[in-house]
Amino acid sequence: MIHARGLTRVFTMKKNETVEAVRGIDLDVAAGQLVAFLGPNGAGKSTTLRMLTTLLPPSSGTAVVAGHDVRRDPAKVRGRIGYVGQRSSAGENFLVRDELVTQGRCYGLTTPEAGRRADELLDLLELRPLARRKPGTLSGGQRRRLDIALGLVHRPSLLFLDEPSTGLDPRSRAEIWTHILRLREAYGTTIFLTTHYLEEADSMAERVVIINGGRIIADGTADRLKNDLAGDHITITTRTEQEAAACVSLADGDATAEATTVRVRVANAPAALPEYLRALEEAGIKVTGAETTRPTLDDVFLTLTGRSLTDDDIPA
Ligand SMILES: Nc1ncnc2c1ncn2[C@@H]1O[C@H](COP(=O)(O)OP(=O)(O)OP(=O)(O)O)[C@@H](O)[C@H]1O
Repeated sequence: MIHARGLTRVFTMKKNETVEAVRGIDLDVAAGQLVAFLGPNGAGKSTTLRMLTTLLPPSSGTAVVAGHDVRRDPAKVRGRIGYVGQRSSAGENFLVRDELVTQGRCYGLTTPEAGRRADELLDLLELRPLARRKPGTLSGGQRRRLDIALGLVHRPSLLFLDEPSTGLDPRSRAEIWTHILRLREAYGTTIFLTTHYLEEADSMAERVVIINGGRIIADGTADRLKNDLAGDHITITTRTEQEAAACVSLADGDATAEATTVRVRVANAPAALPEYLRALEEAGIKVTGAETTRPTLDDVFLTLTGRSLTDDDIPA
């Protein structure tokens, strides 16, 4: 569905200063996949999305999206994809249903066809009770559902969503995810979305692609990335810093101590903990606390870049 090779975008600013926003991305997304595209602010997510959706020409590289080349056949690409940007695309003058009908007419549907499609989408996105409201009167989550409906009018096989859940309250975020998952299940729609919410990407997406500084630095299932790149951790607390230092030397794995807290990276923490505790007891070390933790996607990012993805502010 998406085949990008060496996709690059350089912005030239005043005084010939350049910003290399995207630096040679290779990406293949198969039909039906749900991919979360993660990265800190300024990593190049939106620029990549804008190139893949033909809104921005690449400086170099190629991308075939939904069967067509983004440079040679942008109109054909646009006809087969849906794009829901960060800003709402709904106007303020029409009622919700009329917005959908108008969008359908823009895609060449007849008025009765556009009406039928609007009704299908009102049901799919559970917007039926809001059909006669103006978009400006909708809540954030309702409006986001309308945006998704607008992006689906022409039955795209591939849907791009830029930060679909950002700025919504937890309940509306969960609702948006329900709709995204339903869409995929019911129609096999390929979904490529950007998000700042690591837990959402972790639990919902079958594949996570992490971009940093314009380059893809990790790509795989959340579980595989966490196992391969971050690993489980055992955290031990001791009474003294000397004992913590001794814990580090007895650890079978990468270990660090901060004051009286010791963190050890292991492949399988629940299996490794009893043996480690036995070794500490034999060495006469009194352990005052012990726990195991599974890694998060943020741990993956930390391992890869030395910084936390959550250091960045989430845009409201
Ligand atoms: N039109 C532009 N002109 C100049 N620089 C730009 C332009 N658009 C983006 N950039 C720069 O390119 C880099 C990548 O920006 P991009 O918007 O793709 O990042 P992002 O990962 O989507 O960030 P965010 O999460 O904050 O939306 C940033 O350094 C940004 O300042």
